[in-house]
This record gives sequence, structure tokens and C-alpha cells, in this order.
Amino acid sequence: MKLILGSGSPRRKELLAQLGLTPDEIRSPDINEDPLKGELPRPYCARMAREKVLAVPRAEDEIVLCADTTVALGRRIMGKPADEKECAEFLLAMSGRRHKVITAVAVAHGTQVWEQDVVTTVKMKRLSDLEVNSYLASGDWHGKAGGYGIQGPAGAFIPWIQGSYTAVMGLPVAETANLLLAAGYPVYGDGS
Ligand SMILES: Cc1cn([C@H]2C[C@H](O)[C@@H](COP(=O)(O)OP(=O)(O)OP(=O)(O)O)O2)c(=O)[nH]c1=O
Repeated sequence: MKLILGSGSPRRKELLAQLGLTPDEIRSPDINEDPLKGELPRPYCARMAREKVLAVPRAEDEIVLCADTTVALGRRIMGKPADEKECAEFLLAMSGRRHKVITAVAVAHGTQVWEQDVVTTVKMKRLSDLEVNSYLASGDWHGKAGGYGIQGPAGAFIPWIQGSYTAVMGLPVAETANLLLAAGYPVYGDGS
């Protein structure tokens, strides 16, 4: 069986490697990521993962894995900031507060889709102007939901999480292994 990673995110490829898995191919999905009117963060995130996995074409002997990571401050969805200004706005909104990071994973094989989402609570310290400006200047925020990456310099802003570190980074490895196994992929070899 061939494993197709339906994601252009380098983090997801890295996290898959943590399971000892190298995708046979990468096929980035291209979907409309605009939230629906009034859509809440968790259903939005689950919908994104499902739409991504259905947007990636697959042959019969292929299994496709997609994910979506959404940062939520209350009911507000914080996507990938368009520019430094928006990123600063996100960081200041999260400063000194807790927010949630949701990562939904979807696996498709044959006619079936297996899905799971993981919700992690993240506490961000109260940020000084110097911390925000230095992080913006690092450029690390580019392409990251909520405008930060826990695995980079912004890790210094996060004293506490409850949930899954790998889910915040983009792919919850424990749940991903289980979904792949459920879909029939030999994560730990075929035992022979
Ligand atoms: C919160 C957070 C997000 N991120 C990243 C992971 C994801 O790449 C990105 C969220 O955007 P996504 O839309 O989930 O994924 P993507 O557009 O990067 O890739 P694809 O749709 O092709 O799979 O934010 C981190 O790397 N670290 C973090 O701490």
C-alpha cells in the first residue's frame, strides 16, 4: 500500500518521520479555507481536514493522510496571518491568555474516511513589545496558524499546554498512528 501525504506542510512530513514513515508521494490539496458564516473553530477544523482528504486524488492501493491545524481564541478562528501587522494583532490578542489549538486528521482509503480531532489548550505568557517585535522580525510566523510555531522561537512564549505537543505542531502522532492502523496501513510493519 502506498502512503500519500496530502500536505505541503514540512512539519507534517517531519512528524510522520517520527513514526518511522516516509510518504511515497506528497500531494498538496488546494481547497478554499474560508470559514463559513458563524462556523465554530472545531467543526471548521474537522471540515477542513475532511475536504483536504477528499480533494486529493487516490488510486485503489493508496492511502491519503491530511490534517488541519486551527488556532481558536474563544469562538474566533485565527488563520495564517497575511502580514506582520495581522500577526502582531493575533499575538497581542493571545498574550497573557489561554487559547485552543485544534488539529483534525483525516485518512482516506478505498471508499472510507477515518477522522479524529485533538484539542490542546495553550497558555501564552504576557508578551512585551520587545518579544513581539523580535518574533515578527524572525519571520518564523509565516505560514503558521495563529501566527506562531511552538517548535520555534515562540516556544519561549508558551509556559504550559494541556493536550498534545505534536498536535499543536501540526500532526498528533499518537492519533495519526491509530488512524493509519484502523485504515489498514502497516505502521509497524506487516509482522512478517
Ligand atoms: C500553532 C502552530 C501551527 N503550526 C503550523 C502547522 C501547519 O503547517 C500550519 C497550519 O496550517 P494548515 O492549514 O493546517 O496546513 P498548511 O496549509 O501548512 O498545509 P496543508 O494544508 O498543505 O497540510 O501551522 C506550527 O507549525 N506550529 C504551531 O505551533
